[in-house]
Amino acid sequence: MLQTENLTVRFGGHVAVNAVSCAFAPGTLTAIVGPNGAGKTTYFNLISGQIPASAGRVLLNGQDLTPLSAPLRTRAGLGRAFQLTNLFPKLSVLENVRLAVQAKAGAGLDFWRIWSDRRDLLEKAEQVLEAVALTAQRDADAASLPHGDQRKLEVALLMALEPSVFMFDEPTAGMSVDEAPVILNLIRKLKRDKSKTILLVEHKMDVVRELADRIIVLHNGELVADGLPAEVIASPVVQQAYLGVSPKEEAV
Ligand SMILES: Nc1ncnc2c1ncn2[C@@H]1O[C@H](COP(=O)(O)OP(=O)(O)OP(=O)(O)O)[C@@H](O)[C@H]1O
Repeated sequence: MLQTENLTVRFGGHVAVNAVSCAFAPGTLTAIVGPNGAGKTTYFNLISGQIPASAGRVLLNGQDLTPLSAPLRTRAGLGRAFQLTNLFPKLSVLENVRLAVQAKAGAGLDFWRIWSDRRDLLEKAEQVLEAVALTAQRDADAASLPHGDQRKLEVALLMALEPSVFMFDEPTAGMSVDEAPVILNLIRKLKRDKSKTILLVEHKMDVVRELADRIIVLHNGELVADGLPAEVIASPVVQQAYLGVSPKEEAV
């Protein structure tokens, strides 16, 4: 169980996330929605440790992660897909995944020595590549991939780390209509694993409606709605004030 308790951050006089208390159970996918500037990404940054909280706590299975750095939170089981910042651009697609698999296996980053006698790690890396449909690109440099494939690789790195919590911030942003389904299928597959907790920041309401078990709405840094997707989406207040669409548009 992932929990935030009164999680708050202030930037100067601006409270970007304001006393957000919420619990996320394994086996559930929670979509976090709200208008631009509502605090969704900042909430993610506070959970994953990219920025320190001004107040409040982040707990994972009862362990207080608040004092921990982002890498230590990753080690504790919080996995976040970063928009391309985790890739090694000059290494091949396979090598990128190999390093993540190796890090997870506790084999460190001693690339050549460990790898040569760990067939199991190579097989794991190949499985992950297959899952994200990047097997054909395995020998290409990460930097040479089209944007959509780089985003898939980013998800592959996250999968290789086998976190208990998966955090996706607009995972299909910038992807073509052909590419987005691969990522959405992966998230669907992750959902079937009832031990995983999934958080998804997503603007596309069709994606949210299909994938989410629950929706929370942030507005001006505050948690203003929390419930089943049908309830939250149907709420006229949320539609008009927080999602910026009229009920009529949304019904199409
Ligand atoms: N490092 C920072 N310093 C100052 N203000 C910040 C910082 N990070 C975020 N903010 C402010 O906090 C508020 C919330 O931003 P955030 O990016 O979390 O919103 P969001 O809901 O993710 O928006 P979007 O949907 O546009 O990505 C915004 O007003 C933003 O300008």
